[in-house]
Amino acid sequence: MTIRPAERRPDQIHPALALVAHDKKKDDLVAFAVTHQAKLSDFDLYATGTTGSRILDAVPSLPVTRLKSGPLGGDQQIGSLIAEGRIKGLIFFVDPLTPMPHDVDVKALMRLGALYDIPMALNRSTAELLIAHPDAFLQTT
Ligand SMILES: O=C(CO)COP(=O)(O)O
Repeated sequence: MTIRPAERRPDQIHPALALVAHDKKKDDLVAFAVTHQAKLSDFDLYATGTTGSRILDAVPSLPVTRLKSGPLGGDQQIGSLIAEGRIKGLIFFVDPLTPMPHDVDVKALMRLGALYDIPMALNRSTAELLIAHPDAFLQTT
């Protein structure tokens, strides 16, 4: 499958950022996206399926490419993009209180984020720190 970022102006470089939230954290991530929509619009955004739908419902103008839903392989797709060097940062609002059928995929995604040393925010307070310094996403190799 070819994954293309949402249509953007060809004369600009937009680093790619992945946005993911577990179900009980989706409201938080949508609120984050609404608050920071101006800064987020400078990125090519990739999201797992349901997270992407929720973000686009709230902010239709954001350049979000929706992948598969997390339990159906979306976390793995984002991990693959990280391994290819195409994703420069991950904002993943995890739910630490709910067992997940695809827990191994979640762990694999976090492992690749750590392995490739990309900025990785697993909760809102860290995401706020990262989005306050968007250049951080450009400094990774
Ligand atoms: O399950 C997820 C991440 O592990 C998120 O997937 P959805 O965005 O499709 O709900």
